[in-house]
Amino acid sequence: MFVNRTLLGFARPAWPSLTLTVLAGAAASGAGIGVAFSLAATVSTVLGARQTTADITTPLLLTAGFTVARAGFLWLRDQSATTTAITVKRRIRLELMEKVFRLGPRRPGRRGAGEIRASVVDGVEGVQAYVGFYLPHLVVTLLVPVTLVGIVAVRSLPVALVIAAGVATVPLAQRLWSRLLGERAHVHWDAFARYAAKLTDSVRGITTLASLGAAGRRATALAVEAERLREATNANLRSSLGVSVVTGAAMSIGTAGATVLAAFEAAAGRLAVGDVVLVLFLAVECFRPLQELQNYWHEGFHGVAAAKGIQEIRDAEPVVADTGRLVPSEPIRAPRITFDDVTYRHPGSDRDALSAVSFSVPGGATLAVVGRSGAGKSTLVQLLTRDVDPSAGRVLLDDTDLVAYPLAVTRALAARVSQDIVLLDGTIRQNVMAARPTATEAEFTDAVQRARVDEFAGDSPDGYDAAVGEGGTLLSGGQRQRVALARALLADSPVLVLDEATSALDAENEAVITDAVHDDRGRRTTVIVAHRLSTVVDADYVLVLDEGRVAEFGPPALLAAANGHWAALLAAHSSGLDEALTR
Ligand SMILES: Nc1ncnc2c1ncn2[C@@H]1O[C@H](COP(=O)(O)OP(=O)(O)OP(=O)(O)O)[C@@H](O)[C@H]1O
Repeated sequence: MFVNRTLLGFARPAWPSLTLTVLAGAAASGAGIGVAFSLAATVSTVLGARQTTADITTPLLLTAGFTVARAGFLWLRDQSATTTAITVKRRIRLELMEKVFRLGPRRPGRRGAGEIRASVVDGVEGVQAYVGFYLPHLVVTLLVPVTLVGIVAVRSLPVALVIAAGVATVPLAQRLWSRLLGERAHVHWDAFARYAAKLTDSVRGITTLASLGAAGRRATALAVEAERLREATNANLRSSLGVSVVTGAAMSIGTAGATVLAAFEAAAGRLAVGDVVLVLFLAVECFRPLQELQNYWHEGFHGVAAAKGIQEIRDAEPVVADTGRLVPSEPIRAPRITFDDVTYRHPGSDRDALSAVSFSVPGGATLAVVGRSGAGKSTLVQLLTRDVDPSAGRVLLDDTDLVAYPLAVTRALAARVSQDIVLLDGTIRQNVMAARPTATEAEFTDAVQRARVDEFAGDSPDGYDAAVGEGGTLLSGGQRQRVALARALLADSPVLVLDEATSALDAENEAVITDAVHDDRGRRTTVIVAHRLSTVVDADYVLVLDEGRVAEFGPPALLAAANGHWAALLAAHSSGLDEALTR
């Protein structure tokens, strides 16, 4: 490695604590040198011809003082390293989560939720070891051994050369191994991220897997990934051990060789006896930072491997460019929705999902969008909520092109109850209030009553504080949909989008939605992607899509008389094909 630029960038905001770590580490080494000198003085005094208690007391007290100071500096060093690690970890996680949310539901690239989780949770742990511990220690290690070899060289050049040889072997071995270790760390990280992603996916889809009788097959597939991860971990460990053996040997041989040589030098009268002790302690102090750096170096490799995935998230550009700067001077109320010659093609697709779609519905009206599967209904909703922007044409609220607004504004303009409702682990109240945390109790009560959440929440002793479970699994499909509707109503946004919202509902729940929409008529503009005819007969306008084109548009009564697509759907409905709308 030695210095990875991406990770160095992560370290920048934590420079105060990083500097403190370096200073405390250097001071600990300084105190270590003090211990060596005072101990050498103690030994010299004890072995000297005439000594008094007072002669020994001073170096002994100094030794004790330096030892305590050294322990204190090491504590300070580890404290500030931990502070750096926590600061960096928190900052990267916040930055990544902010980015993931900004990228929105249509993320570029093929990174799934499991891989993102692995980068944000486990990857960042590896980065903290690199930035908090490895980096500052690298600086200390560049300073201390050179200084100590210099001090020893003043007393004995041959001894200094032996220590220098041992010291030089360590970075040399690390350099030689770093390529192999780097490759293996990347293989290990990839295996880990893949396993984590598959596991997350499997846990999330456990109901489906069980109902398909596929849980056993999935477990086998997971076992294969686990085996890959084990092999990658072993290979990684083997190469780590290889370099550890070489550098460990260099450090032991360096210390022992220097001490033995110092003893010979003393015997030959070229070195004082006390200096043998000095050399022994200085050699230990010289290799200690190298030994510690070695440990941080191995841990830091996980950070280097994870850095690629983290950087990919940081570099990803949203599918929708957030370039609009227009902030509405007053709140937008029930706007007219206009699609002006809108064409959209999904990335990677060879045909337009919507082609030259034009229509306009007045503010406060209800628009029902119908059409066969694949006709482009969801794409139309994605354009309206700005999950994507048109390839050509414009989507306008009143007279303003949606792209003129910042993304945060446009996303707040439309509340959506989508076909795959996601409730977050927490209570009913928390899920509803997530739409508008500043809402009053009266507004909350109004929303839950209109969505008839009160009917089932009242049965639970915890009421609205009852837990919904992860993903809302403690509620029925219809109950989940009512909570999602209450959430959308509380958002009180000028546009309400119900994307096949009635698919999981029985007739009673369906009536809840229809009533709520009916009550809101005029208060907001509503777009319903219709699943059942009964939900939309009440709509002010109907848009029939066919293979991405507008087949028919207008008030339902007019269309019914026109003998076209809508009239045919009505005829099918009257013959009992209630589910025929989107098929
Ligand atoms: N993310 C995507 N990438 C590529 N093509 C897509 C993507 N999403 C939709 N499509 C394609 O765009 C076309 C319109 O799809 P869309 O989901 O808008 O239809 P829909 O009317 O909502 O269908 P359904 O009723 O089945 O939900 C289809 O041909 C579909 O295959």
